[in-house]
Amino acid sequence: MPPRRARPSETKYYDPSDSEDIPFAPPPPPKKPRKVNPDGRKPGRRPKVPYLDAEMKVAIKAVLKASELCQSVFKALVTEETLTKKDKSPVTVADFGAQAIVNALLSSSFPEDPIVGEEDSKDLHADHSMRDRVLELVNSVQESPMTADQMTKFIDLGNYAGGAEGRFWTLDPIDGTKGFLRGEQFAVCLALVNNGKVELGVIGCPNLPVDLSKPEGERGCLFIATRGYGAFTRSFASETLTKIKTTNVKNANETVFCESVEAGHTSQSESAQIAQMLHISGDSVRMDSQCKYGVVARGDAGIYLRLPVSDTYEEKIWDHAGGMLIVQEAGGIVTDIDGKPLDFSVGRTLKSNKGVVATSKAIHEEVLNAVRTVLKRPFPSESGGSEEDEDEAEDAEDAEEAEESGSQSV
Ligand SMILES: Nc1ncnc2c1ncn2[C@@H]1O[C@H](COP(=O)(O)O)[C@@H](OP(=O)(O)O)[C@H]1O
Ligand SMILES: [Mg+2]
Repeated sequence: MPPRRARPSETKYYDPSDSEDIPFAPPPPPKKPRKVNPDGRKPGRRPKVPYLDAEMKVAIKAVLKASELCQSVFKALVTEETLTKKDKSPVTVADFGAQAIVNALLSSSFPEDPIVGEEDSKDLHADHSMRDRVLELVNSVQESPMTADQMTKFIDLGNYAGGAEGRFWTLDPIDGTKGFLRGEQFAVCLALVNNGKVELGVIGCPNLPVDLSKPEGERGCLFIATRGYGAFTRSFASETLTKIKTTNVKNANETVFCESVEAGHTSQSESAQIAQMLHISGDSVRMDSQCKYGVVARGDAGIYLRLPVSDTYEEKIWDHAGGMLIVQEAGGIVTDIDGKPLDFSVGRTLKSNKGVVATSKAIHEEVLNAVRTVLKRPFPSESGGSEEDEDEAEDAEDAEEAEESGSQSV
């Protein structure tokens, strides 16, 4: 039946002064006009258009090509014999080859950009047979072959000193050389730094399972992040990007921590004490290379600790730039063991920092306090400094923006 229409005598005409029974809602105050930029975004926000899109595409191509080269070196050159003799030549060949490939691609697309790379060609000038092996390999994956002279010049483009001004790339052609030789984890790591801030990070992990709970399943993962736009992963085989997030646990003992396989790169005895203090019962996940940042970013582990074993060692920027950004953009926090942000503006090393504490957001303070206690580092009130400096606040804002922004296609 259709609803009964009110007869004219039943219709109420509202006069606010004549009855208290009739609910009266004052009209809402006029809305303040929202400040927006001409393209609709809030002031200070980055445009929701692909940011550093061209750079990202070239970085992905370079990392995939270099990864391919490393995998073919492994298949051809890493044998029982090289392993028992502790012969490092396969990693040397792959290191130089991967740096030549990546630098050649970067310099053809962004000829103005300097590069901070791990390798230089000095050793190749002294060993021509090694140089020729590297050249053969490089040309097997290059579209247009290069000469030995061109190849050494490409390798040496990586000699830039870094610093606070302008933009530059930083490259670790094989991070986790020891893992590479063992047939375990290693990574090709590339990042773009602008005015001391990491803006883009791409890490290729050829041996990392796409799903860590299926170690025998598909391997080969890329991790990709641009500052302010979130972190993504994809497999080597597929171009589909998946947004990644760090774990959302509230307490450190609900997650696992990862660290280097090499006791010479991190203090494993102190990390065990920290784990005990945090009531983390499981064993640590030991893994070589920046793959550790990747597993924290996608929530497989909640914590990555790198605890100094020497007073004089300075961490290298190429060992952390991409990984740090990927974890931050996935919602995590990355500091050194004193809670300071990693400073990429001071040259080829992180000389203003000591160690690394990378975790999901909610547990960072808890983990950092345990690190400070075990390593006997000063707490902020003792040192007089504030943990949250301007940079950290800015990074947090960028991560928030990433949260709001949607997915990005490559
Ligand atoms: N004493 C030390 N403390 C910390 N890191 C060190 C170190 N000596 C070497 N490294 C770095 O540790 C990196 C490997 O990291 P991880 O142990 O996490 O796999 C090495 O990168 P390469 O393998 O590219 O040389 C190297 O730069
Ligand atoms: Mg390295």
